[in-house]
Amino acid sequence: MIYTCTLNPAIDYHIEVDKVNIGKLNRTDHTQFLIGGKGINVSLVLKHLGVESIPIGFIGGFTGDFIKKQLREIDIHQYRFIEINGETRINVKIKDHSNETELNSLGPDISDIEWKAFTDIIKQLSSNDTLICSGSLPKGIPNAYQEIAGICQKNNVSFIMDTPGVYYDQFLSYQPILVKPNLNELSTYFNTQIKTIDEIVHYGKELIKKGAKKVLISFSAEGSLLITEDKIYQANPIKGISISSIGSGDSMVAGFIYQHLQTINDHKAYQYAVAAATATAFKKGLANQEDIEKYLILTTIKELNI
Ligand SMILES: Nc1ncnc2c1ncn2[C@@H]1O[C@H](COP(=O)(O)OP(=O)(O)O)[C@@H](O)[C@H]1O
Ligand SMILES: O=P(O)(O)OC[C@H]1O[C@](O)(COP(=O)(O)O)[C@@H](O)[C@@H]1O
Repeated sequence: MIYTCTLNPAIDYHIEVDKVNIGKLNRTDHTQFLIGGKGINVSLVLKHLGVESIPIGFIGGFTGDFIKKQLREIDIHQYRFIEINGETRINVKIKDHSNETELNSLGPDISDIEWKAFTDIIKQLSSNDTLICSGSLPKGIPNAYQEIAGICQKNNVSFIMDTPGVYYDQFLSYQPILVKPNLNELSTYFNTQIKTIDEIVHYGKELIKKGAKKVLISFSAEGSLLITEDKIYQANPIKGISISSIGSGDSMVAGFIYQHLQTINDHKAYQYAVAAATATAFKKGLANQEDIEKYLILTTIKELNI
């Protein structure tokens, strides 16, 4: 079974406005509440692809109730969230004519008892399971990813990490099967401004040396690279008009794992990942199978010899 772990889920409050006037009254054109948090988005895209997964993590308050209700409405009933005292956060996503601005909240405080209840779920996973851990950590559990990675390694659970760069040292040595940084996350981790393809390859290989089995590095409209222990692949960036890139990275992870579990083929999995990411960027909401198949035809992958 695939488990998606979102320790810090969110409701994304999307606001569309022609132009944001900072320090002034702004009236919004379009608003929408969408459930989010990176692992939950992965589960949603997998669901669109007909694959069941179990979302796990922490949930609380009226915001948490909204997330559970929405999941049930799209026929995801198997979630196993630990109910917390605090409230699941609301993140604000503002799109105006030229920018996408994100305000992501810190999230609630997790108590020791709540954390223990969560790790009991992780301890039940076995070598037949795959765990996808995504996103930031809420307060109170600063070393959560280290503990999760340790349990996974001990129990032979394959795990994937898509987290902010500040957490990488917690899990790399436990050998995640895939790490998915965007350029910012990679730059944060190595504390340097990474720009060129040569630099991206260099630092991607460093993550492999530190323990990651594969590294999928995305750089928005400019594309992405997949680095494995012996190969480097680059996808052509697909040109188009981005409607909302929120969730593109999560769709990339979902697309990759969807295809990789079926074919165990890096090239095919990467191609599917790019098509899924593109499909999400070019529409409102998350990619569905039809969109992905459309962009799959346009996605070409080449091998680099650097
Ligand atoms: N404006 C865009 N145009 C085309 N593709 C995009 C655009 N934004 C995102 N994508 C696709 O989504 C992938 C992930 O986007 P990115 O913003 O790098 O990830 P994250 O959401 O993790 O920050 C990119 O590599 C690309 O394939
Ligand atoms: O946990 P973080 O790092 O604050 O990120 C949470 C945000 O990431 C998202 O999952 C979107 O992620 P991506 O755009 O990277 O795919 C939003 O739904 C959510 O608000």
